[in-house]
Amino acid sequence: MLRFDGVVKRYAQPEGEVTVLAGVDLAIAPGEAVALLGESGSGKSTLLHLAAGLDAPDAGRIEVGGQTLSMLDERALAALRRGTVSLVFQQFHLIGTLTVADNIRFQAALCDRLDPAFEAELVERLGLGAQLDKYPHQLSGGQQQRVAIARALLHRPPLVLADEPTGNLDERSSGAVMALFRELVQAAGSALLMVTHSHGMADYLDRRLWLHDGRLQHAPG
Ligand SMILES: Nc1ncnc2c1ncn2[C@@H]1O[C@H](COP(=O)(O)OP(=O)(O)OP(=O)(O)O)[C@@H](O)[C@H]1O
Repeated sequence: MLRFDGVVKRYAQPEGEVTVLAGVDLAIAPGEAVALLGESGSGKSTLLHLAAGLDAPDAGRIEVGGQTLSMLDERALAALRRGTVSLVFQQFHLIGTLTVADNIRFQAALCDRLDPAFEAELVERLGLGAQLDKYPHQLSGGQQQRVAIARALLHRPPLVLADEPTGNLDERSSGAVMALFRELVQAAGSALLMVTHSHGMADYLDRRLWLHDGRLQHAPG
């Protein structure tokens, strides 16, 4: 579902060019859930942005759902971001002028994959039934996060990329949300690559990778 072959990414910094990814190889199978760990500044967000096609590598090849990203034009990349890849960030990026119900349906509507039965399941499992007519600013942070999760999964994207999705929640709620997130990603049939600083959060996933010195290693359990 996601493949990196020898991916290199460099950035210009005041002290000169910095190689953040120095030949990253990665393969995530359909439906597999993988944690991406690494110290602050090791390049985890950079890797996620490249996987989402939001930025391009300086060398190497990235394949998402069998498509090589460098071969896609802007239109094809936009279609990939609408229907194939879903992003869940620490900042929820909900749309303030839309109700919770419309926020949940937003991405599925864009790619014409509304699914009332799965929507009802997501709303129920995420405990959002009483919030549907409200607007994001009327919700708690945890509730907003659950809306973002429902929106990211309703269209059953083949690949979900998540950056510390429970980073804004306290430890007890983040464990509960993480367990639920993992189950719902599975219900959607999606593969998951999730950046986290926490080995506890990584425990919910199938395996873990460690980004260090620009390369990926299998992290110790
Ligand atoms: N657009 C950019 N221009 C220049 N340097 C950048 C840019 N984006 C990231 N970097 C640098 O690349 C390195 C990796 O950043 P990145 O955000 O990917 O790390 P991270 O592992 O996600 O960190 P954290 O865990 O703190 O979020 C850092 O040294 C950062 O300063």
